[in-house]
Amino acid sequence: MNEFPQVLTIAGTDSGGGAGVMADLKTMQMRHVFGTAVVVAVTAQNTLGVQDFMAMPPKLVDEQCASLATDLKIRACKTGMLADAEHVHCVVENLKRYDFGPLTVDPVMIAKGGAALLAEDAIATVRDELVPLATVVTPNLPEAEKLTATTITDQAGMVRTGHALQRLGAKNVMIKGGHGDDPAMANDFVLLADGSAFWLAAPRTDTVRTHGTGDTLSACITAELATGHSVADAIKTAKAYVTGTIQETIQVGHGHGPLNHWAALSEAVTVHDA
Ligand SMILES: Nc1ncnc2c1ncn2[C@@H]1O[C@H](COP(=O)(O)OP(=O)(O)OP(=O)(O)O)[C@@H](O)[C@H]1O
Ligand SMILES: Cc1ncc(CO)c(N)n1
Repeated sequence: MNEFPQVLTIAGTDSGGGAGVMADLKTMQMRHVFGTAVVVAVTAQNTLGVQDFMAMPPKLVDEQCASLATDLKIRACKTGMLADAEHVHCVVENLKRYDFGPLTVDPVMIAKGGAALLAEDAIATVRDELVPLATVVTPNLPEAEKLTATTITDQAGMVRTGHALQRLGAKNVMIKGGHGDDPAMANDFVLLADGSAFWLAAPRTDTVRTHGTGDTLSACITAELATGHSVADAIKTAKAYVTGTIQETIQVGHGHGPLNHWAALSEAVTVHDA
């Protein structure tokens, strides 16, 4: 019998199928792991934006985690949209209660259209309670700035902020450069637990179809960690995966369209020493 590693996303749903739990499960399926989900919030969302959302009662988050812990063997886990401080704290308690394997924290704050997916006063809870549990933390540029109360204006700033995130307790850090101002390349900075660091660069695709890129990246890291890859290799594969899904566009919806999860791993990613 084939035993596929079981992995978990603790996040919000996207009715439009492009981001959140839906992006995570599609990524996990493509990376040959068995995806499971603890739903923290339900969003009414499409490619045009987030129309509404509601967080689950924390008790139901507890119960979903207990359901998994009493039956499945979760080998790696990620967090995404966590809504507010009460839910961040609830998820942290569950992560301490159960062994769900290496944890990738995607500190989701704002959706592409500008909707807040995390209450402003919950950022401190993410920083103080969740980030210290992270095997890998994967902020985009604005999220990295908020977590460290810094401003990033260049690559040196990304490096400094990476170290600041490690000082907050994350073992490994990937700062995503999707929101950066390099028109030609999407540059991400990676700082590993042993202090070594590298850049991942891919040609920037000129497209509005980038809904769910961060979720997809962190879900792929989670899948790769569950199949026994090193953190560095998991991150490199995730960059190749997400780059492929951006490059080979598909047409869905009228706004910030979703990614193409059927795309091949991109061969256009380059690794540079930091
Ligand atoms: N237009 C693009 N072309 C190529 N790569 C991109 C592009 N936009 C983002 N990326 C890459 O996608 C990954 C996700 O980065 P990004 O900074 O967009 O995350 P995010 O803001 O968390 O995404 P989202 O909020 O949509 O989930 C990174 O590896 C980034 O370099
Ligand atoms: C539910 C959800 N999680 C994360 C994001 C960020 O991509 C989103 N737009 N929606």
